[in-house]
Amino acid sequence: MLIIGIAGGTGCGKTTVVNQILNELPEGEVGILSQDSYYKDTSHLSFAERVKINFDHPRSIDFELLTTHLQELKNGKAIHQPVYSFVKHNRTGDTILTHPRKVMIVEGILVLSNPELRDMFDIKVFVHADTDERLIRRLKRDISERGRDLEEVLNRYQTTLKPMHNQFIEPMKEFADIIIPNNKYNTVAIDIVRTIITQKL
Ligand SMILES: Nc1ncnc2c1ncn2[C@@H]1O[C@H](COP(=O)(O)OP(=O)(O)O)[C@@H](O)[C@H]1O
Ligand SMILES: Nc1ccn([C@@H]2O[C@H](COP(=O)(O)O)[C@@H](O)[C@H]2O)c(=O)n1
Repeated sequence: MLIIGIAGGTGCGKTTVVNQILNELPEGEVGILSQDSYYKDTSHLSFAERVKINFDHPRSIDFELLTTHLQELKNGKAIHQPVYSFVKHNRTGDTILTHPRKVMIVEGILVLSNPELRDMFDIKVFVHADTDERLIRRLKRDISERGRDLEEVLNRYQTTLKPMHNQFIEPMKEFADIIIPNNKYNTVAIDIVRTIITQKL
């Protein structure tokens, strides 16, 4: 199994890059684990308490479950990937049955920040987009898709997202094998990653 880790700040385009990589590849050959699925279960908290969580700090992620799941996939076993709701700030209780594939992609803002997880990656990718570009994308996406308003996004950006990005995400570029510049759609970089994957299939 070839395991590719794809990191980068919120709004840099990780999900978009993954979807572009998957386009034109045979269906069912590449599996995805999303770090967002592994936000810790917060069922014991009220909604008002959940809103206050720092979702950009590594402690908000259940890395133990994520690495266990990746190891199980490596061992040829299927796993039940949790489904996360950005509207409820919690897992939904549903899971997606995820089968082991020849190539597994693990994507998320902090996937290069956890040493155990990082060591499992054969190829480490960092997607870069400028800070202002990411904030604009995040604003548009969170308002249209994640049930947020301008005030919520900007407040979270100033209080937690920006400092956590500088502390835990940006320095992870150091570990990357490939850095994809993604201020604009980057078809050349996507083709390169797709070629690496195709060689493995
Ligand atoms: N290269 C790009 N140029 C313009 N918009 C982009 C680009 N890549 C992604 N987007 C848009 O930015 C938003 C955030 O992208 P997404 O892939 O969800 O980022 P991430 O998964 O890194 O948070 C989405 O609305 C997406 O359509
Ligand atoms: N309940 C939550 C959980 C996470 N976030 C934000 O999501 C960002 C990571 O997801 P991307 O798809 O943008 O990579 C992260 O910056 C968290 O702030 C949230 O807003 N609410």
